[in-house]
Amino acid sequence: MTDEKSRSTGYHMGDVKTVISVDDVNAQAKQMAEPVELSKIAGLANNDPFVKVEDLKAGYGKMQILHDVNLQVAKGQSLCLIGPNGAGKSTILHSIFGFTNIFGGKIMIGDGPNKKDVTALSPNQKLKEAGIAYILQDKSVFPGMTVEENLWMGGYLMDNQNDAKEAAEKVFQKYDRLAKRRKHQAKVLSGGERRLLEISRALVMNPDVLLVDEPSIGLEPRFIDMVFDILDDLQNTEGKTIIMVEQNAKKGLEFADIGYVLVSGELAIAGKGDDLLENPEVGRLFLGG
Ligand SMILES: Nc1ncnc2c1ncn2[C@@H]1O[C@H](COP(=O)(O)OP(=O)(O)OP(=O)(O)O)[C@@H](O)[C@H]1O
Repeated sequence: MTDEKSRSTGYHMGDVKTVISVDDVNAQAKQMAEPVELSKIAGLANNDPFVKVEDLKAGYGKMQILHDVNLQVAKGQSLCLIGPNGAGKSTILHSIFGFTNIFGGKIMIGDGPNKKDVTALSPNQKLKEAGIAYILQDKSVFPGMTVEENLWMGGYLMDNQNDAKEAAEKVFQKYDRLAKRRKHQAKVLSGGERRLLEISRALVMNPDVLLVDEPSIGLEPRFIDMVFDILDDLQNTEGKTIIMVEQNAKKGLEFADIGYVLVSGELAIAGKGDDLLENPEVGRLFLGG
């Protein structure tokens, strides 16, 4: 068996690592391909896509990673992308935010018939004009700056920096835990507090859509639940729409209304998060069981 073929998918449930090969996952998940429109996912309360990605072809430089990706999520819903390492999950978030080269397809955002085509907007425009925020994987805080200064950075696109400070105060009012540490340098925060700061910084611009890349990565188990509780509150109390990539597939699918499985840059399976958790093939391939 070659090194490539013997690579595990990296998916885990607790401490149980899968030992299934990437090739096996790719071949089997592709056979399970299903339609991915929201209206075809039974049991969702809202079928009007607020974020709609149509036939997206995108990549880095000249290299195409995503092949005709379609995904949809309604306002106030959450969507979790799972799939093997290198499948292109983060590349979907990068593309929605404007970090990739788009070779074809469209990214639309908005309610009902008022959807706008935001495909060509820059990341700054995505944040300022389209209300989309990207929460980076681990280690994106500025360690030598205080918590407060980090939060103000979240409003760097605002025309008036006093507005950024005012918006940061609102975020402090929501997260007392962060407010208590506002004068501390970010480098002294715990892992969980740092993740809270990363999420909070994205909230300063009051976005409608949160793109969340690996919220549990690098966190001790006791902080993982805290971070998912924060995201749950943002979705269910504040109506944020969440599109997430999560390596811990079980946690991600338990959290999300909708789950998508991405394989080799193509969407292979879509369904309610709960249904994917119950799906024996998804369980075997991605949940270690
Ligand atoms: N900035 C970049 N420039 C060039 N290639 C990239 C870049 N980022 C990712 N890639 C490549 O794109 C492919 C998909 O990567 P991506 O990070 O989207 O996968 P993923 O499904 O999120 O994987 P993982 O679970 O390992 O994070 C990989 O082959 C990766 O090497």
